Amino acid sequence: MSAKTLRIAGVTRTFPARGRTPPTLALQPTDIAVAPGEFVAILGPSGCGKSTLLRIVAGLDAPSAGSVSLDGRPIAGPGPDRGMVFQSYTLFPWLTVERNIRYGLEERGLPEAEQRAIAARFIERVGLRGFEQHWPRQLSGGMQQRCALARALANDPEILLLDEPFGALDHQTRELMQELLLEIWQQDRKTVLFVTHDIDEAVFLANRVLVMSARPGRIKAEVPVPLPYPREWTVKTTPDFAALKARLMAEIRDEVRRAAATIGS
Ligand SMILES: Nc1ncnc2c1ncn2[C@@H]1O[C@H](COP(=O)(O)OP(=O)(O)OP(=O)(O)O)[C@@H](O)[C@H]1O
Repeated sequence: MSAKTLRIAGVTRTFPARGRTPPTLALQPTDIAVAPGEFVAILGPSGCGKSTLLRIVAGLDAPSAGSVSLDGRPIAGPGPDRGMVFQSYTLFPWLTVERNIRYGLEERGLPEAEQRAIAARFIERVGLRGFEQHWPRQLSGGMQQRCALARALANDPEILLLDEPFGALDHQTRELMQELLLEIWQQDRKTVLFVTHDIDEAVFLANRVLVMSARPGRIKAEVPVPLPYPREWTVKTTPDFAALKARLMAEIRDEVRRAAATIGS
């Protein structure tokens, strides 16, 4: 069997009771293996445990049971081998675009000239040339996420962990950002784990979509996306795209209803 980059084995997460709040079982035993260079999307209704799972892989949270390993090494905390982009804007407000992108490189003690060269390359790739010395507050939401993506990529991580990175953007900006990410992935073929609740986004980007059940989450279906790369936005108008979308909609409809019923009860 080929080497797997990421292995999630029997991972569960229960958040303990707090005061009058009972314990929350967020994740049922979950097994996922992601091969090097794969782009895997995790699709699920609100509250099903998608972010919890990604935070565990990022090392920002620990599983209640089970294990996660990257290239055979157990994950025990955050590390530069994982690049993360969140939905909320997480740039350091006291650093310029260029310094935000250099942040991880500086932490690792790279010579300044090398830091600058790497930052310049990623600024160019995400289309932020001319904004190097801007502060995050001077950027639109889309530009902030371009910068966050460049910051994650600049560290040359083994895997990119993306938690609804375009979820706060307007529809047009979101589509542009999907195309930018796809273009970068098609060139670099980095391993990606991408959390979303947007079916179009999952089908457009991923090799494989894992559908999660309503809370407590588990992987209820795995849908390969055999649309050839390089993909252009026009693929969204094809019958194959529509068929995959219909299949995923059928998978997720019941879960969204169940999630809504749980919240309402
Ligand atoms: N720190 C925490 N303490 C207690 N419960 C938590 C904590 N974090 C998450 N939960 C609960 O775990 C469940 C899963 O949450 P999670 O944020 O992983 O869902 P999600 O699928 O990412 O949702 P969304 O799509 O709305 O962001 C929810 O019921 C949530 O209330």
